[in-house]
Amino acid sequence: MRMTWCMWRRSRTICLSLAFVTVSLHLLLALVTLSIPHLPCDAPLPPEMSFRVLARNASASARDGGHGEPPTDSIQGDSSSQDCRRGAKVNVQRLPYKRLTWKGDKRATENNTESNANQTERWESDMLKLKALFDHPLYNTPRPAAPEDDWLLKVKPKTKPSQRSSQMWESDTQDIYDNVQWNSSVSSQPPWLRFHLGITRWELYPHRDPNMEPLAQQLATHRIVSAVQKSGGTQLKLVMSFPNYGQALFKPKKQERDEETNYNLYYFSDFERHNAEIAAFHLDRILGYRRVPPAVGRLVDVVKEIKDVTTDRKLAKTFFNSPVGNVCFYGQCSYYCSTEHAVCGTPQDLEASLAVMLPDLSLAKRRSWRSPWRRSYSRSKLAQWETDPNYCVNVKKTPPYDKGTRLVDFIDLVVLDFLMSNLDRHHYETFEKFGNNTFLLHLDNGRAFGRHSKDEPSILAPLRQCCRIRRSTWLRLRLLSLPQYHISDVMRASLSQDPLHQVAPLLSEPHLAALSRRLKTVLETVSRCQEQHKDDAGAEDVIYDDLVDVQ
Ligand SMILES: Nc1ncnc2c1ncn2[C@@H]1O[C@H](COP(=O)(O)OP(=O)(O)OP(=O)(O)O)[C@@H](O)[C@H]1O
Ligand SMILES: [Mn+2]
Repeated sequence: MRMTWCMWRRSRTICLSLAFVTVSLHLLLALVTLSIPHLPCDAPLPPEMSFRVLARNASASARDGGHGEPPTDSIQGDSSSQDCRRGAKVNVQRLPYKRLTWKGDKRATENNTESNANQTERWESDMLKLKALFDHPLYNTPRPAAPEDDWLLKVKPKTKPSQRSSQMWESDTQDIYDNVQWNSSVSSQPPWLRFHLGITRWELYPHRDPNMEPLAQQLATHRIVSAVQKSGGTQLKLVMSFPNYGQALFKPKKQERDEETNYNLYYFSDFERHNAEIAAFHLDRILGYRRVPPAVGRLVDVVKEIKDVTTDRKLAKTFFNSPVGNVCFYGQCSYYCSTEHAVCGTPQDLEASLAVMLPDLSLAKRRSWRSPWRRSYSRSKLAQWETDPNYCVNVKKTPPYDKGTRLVDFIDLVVLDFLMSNLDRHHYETFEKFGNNTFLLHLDNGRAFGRHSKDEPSILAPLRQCCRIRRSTWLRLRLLSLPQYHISDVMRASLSQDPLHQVAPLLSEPHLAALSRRLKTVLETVSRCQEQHKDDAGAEDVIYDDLVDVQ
């Protein structure tokens, strides 16, 4: 009896121990399983860096508004860690955005109040610089009133009531669009129409255009009544429509602000960036060109403002919910339109750029020109301009570069591209109506601002090889290199006016710093050209004097 009792006690102890071991093993297994999804991405990064990436994303706006000193370190992880970060984006993006405060937050601690005060001071100083820049005579050179032929579009004279009925059309979707009553009086016209009617032979919009603010405001806030894919091009983009018949070209966020383009990618495999489209508009205006269609940032609701309103069945089919519950879509296009490259909201909010659409091609045809300095789109071949230092001699003799301002117009575009490191300028467009004597449209800047730690000297090849630049451009570049108009500061100020700045500064500090470094390179290139041509007949050719025309 005693023996049975002993055996029973011993086997109970064994059973209990076994049960304990089993439970422990299960717990251990559960812990390991839970942590597995984070391991592959975090592992290649040193612990300090992975934390920094997350911390930066989580508090990009809280950091210091992007207005402190440029960080001394820059993230240049290897390609595998970059790819991982891209994969981890969904998790990172789920972290709530913090509102950016310029003017001191009541809830802030004393330290924060002090840094907010510094930020406010910095912001005010930057804004004053921007104002001083735009007040400068170089931005206010008087132009003679444009003759009728220099306007892209004309308002038709009023039709007689008897003719009117046959010219009117009724929309079957009248309920989502406004009932419009436009006439030749400017006050009756919506901002997008005023923008179209303001395009001339020389620029897309005038300096100090009173229409800019209402136009930006509408792009950023107007109800989106339709969203369809824009055909053509290589990457996903949508055309959005507003109730007043205005339209905008939408490009979604695909990359974090401080993420650098993978160094092993060819430029033609790079993503487009929404913030690059916005920053290009600001930079182009700061350079005094006004050749980029106005673009603003907007937080778009992927469900309410795209999925629910689209009539594009192909697009509608590509929506799905990601494993963490974000709404994603990928559309149909020749590259990057697959589940692996989907764009996702957090859970529905998606950052995007909205650029005002140019007049429809049926109203204003455009001509596309192949860039003489187009890159070879092959991984092994070089283009002729890359090996022939005298390449420009022939270009200068070839129409349309042999006459008028086409060559210096092209150099203007090259300067913009070098400053923002855009390698993707294979073509440019002009309005057909104006023939060869017109400005170049600076469209499609989505691949700019991909790298801040490296400059791309090849973009500047046309300036180096042709040694020619407009005087007005050169003078404005010199102005922007002075501390009182410093290019990085005026860009920071200009970009702070965009609605998305509330989410996070549109260009990170290293990108802003790169602008002033690159500007120095442009000015040095011009000086070297002047030095090279000092003794020959082409000395005065380096600076093309466009200012004599307007005096
Ligand atoms: N604001 C605009 N209004 C009207 N059309 C535009 C506007 N911006 C760009 N486009 C047109 O849309 C076409 C495609 O745009 P974009 O070049 O940005 O796309 P993409 O996918 O980057 O093309 P690619 O891959 O060839 O560089 C351009 O060729 C241009 O003619
Ligand atoms: Mn492009």
